[in-house]
Amino acid sequence: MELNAGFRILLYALLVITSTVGVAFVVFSWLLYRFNGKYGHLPCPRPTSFFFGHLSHINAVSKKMDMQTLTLMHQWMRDLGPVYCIRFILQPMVICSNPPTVKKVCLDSRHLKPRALYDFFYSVFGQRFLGLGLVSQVNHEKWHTRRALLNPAFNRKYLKQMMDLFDESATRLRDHLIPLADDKTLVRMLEHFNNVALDVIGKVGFDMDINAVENSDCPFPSAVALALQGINVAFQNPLTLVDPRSKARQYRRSVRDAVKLVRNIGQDCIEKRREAKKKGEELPKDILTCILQAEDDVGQKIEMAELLDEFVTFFLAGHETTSNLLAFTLLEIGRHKDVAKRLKDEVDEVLGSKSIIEYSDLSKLEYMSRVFKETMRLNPPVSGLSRVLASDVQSCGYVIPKGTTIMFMTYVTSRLEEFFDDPLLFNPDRFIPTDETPRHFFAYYPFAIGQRNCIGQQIALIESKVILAKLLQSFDFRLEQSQRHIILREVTNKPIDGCKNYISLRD
Ligand code: HEM
Repeated sequence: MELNAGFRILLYALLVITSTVGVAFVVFSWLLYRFNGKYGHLPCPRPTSFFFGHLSHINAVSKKMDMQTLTLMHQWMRDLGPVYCIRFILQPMVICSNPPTVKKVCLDSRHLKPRALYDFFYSVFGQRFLGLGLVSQVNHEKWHTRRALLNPAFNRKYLKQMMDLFDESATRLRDHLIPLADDKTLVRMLEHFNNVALDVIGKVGFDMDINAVENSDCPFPSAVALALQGINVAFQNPLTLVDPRSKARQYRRSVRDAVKLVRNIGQDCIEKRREAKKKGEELPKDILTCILQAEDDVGQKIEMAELLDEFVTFFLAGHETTSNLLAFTLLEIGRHKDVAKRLKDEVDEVLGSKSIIEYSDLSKLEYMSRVFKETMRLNPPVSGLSRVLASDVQSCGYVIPKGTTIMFMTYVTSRLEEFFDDPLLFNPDRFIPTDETPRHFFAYYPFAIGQRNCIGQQIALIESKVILAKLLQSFDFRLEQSQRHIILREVTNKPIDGCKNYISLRD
């Protein structure tokens, strides 16, 4: 009798589980059917997993270093054409490489940044991080008001007055590298570029002497590095957010502490400056002073929490992107001896042995400008842009439905023959200006496009020129043989292996 009762319970349990799974399967299949009805007209790459869509394939590929996600996107584009759709479980994403569509969508402020993606930056492991700073604010009106207030601090004319600060940081890096310039010591240049970029943002933005170049282990640079790593980890493996194991909990705590430290240092800096301003003291010429001045001009105070969001945003958006650009450039110079020679000749001609680089020197480094452009064409520090469509959009004969997340990838379009002759060839001279509108208009956008373009691009370009010119005045670089030319895709794109070089002093 008892056996029968137990057997019956087991049978019921089995029945409940089977029917739950069955119902879930039917619901999922129905949702997938609706999904296919909405997106079935768009080309879609194979293979897909019934449940995960393209997610499992992308994950598998991203683990293989010789076939990364970016390469896969490029290959799909070649196989399927300029518009195709991929699926993450039931979340569609349309990838588009059609310049008129890039123009139509990115210049229309109704199409917003996707909230789900930028929530990753709002906080990390529960600790407010970039918050509602310029990068992660998706509300257009709020973003627009803030951007208008911050724009003057990033314009070329204002930055021009800070040339000595850019030059000082570059000089410190050069001096720091001199003892390593024995042609034998292996130097991971990406680390040094990360440090100098942090110093530049600290100084130009907030009159802070971080001095990461000489002291990268001190609390602030270490905390920024850990916080960034935390975002990468959360982004690439969202399960870390809920992993109950003690090691994972400990890691999350250490990232939260790092973020708190960065924000506390920011708060201290901002409070001191507000106090100094109140007392009528002379203020340093930096971005923070310009922001506080703009607050007065428009009669609108930014809350401390939001000012801190901008503080963190500038450090995060501004330092890795620029250091990756410098590292990729050094990698390309190492692979192309003719480019290295022309660059050095230009630096010698424009600067000679001049010890301080002036603003007026920068526009004369024309070939260097083209080298940076070409480097970002093949190795963009940020792979692309995404928007959620506020209305149906026509592209290449397809209707992309309202509500779809669409992604435009400068990495992919910059490698297409339609826009660049012999696209895989590193040829800075393709950017020599001509009277004609370039074919690559709206196909090449390393600093984004439209209103939400990069506010810091002038800083990045001034900084990169000053640093590279200063280093080429003093050093020869030789790439270490095992250094691979592979892009590591994290929140930003960086050269894998850290751009390993041997350095020697120039004759
Ligand atoms: C080579 C260096 C850089 C590259 C390639 C780059 C690229 C980009 C790109 C592609 C975006 C759009 C991101 C998106 O759609 O979410 C962006 C936005 C932004 N960047 Fe940069 N960036 C660089 C340097 C900098 C620097 C030095 C700063 C600041 C100090 C900075 C601050 C920002 C900010 C605040 C935004 C958000 C702008 C807005 O939405 O109003 N970036 N950048």
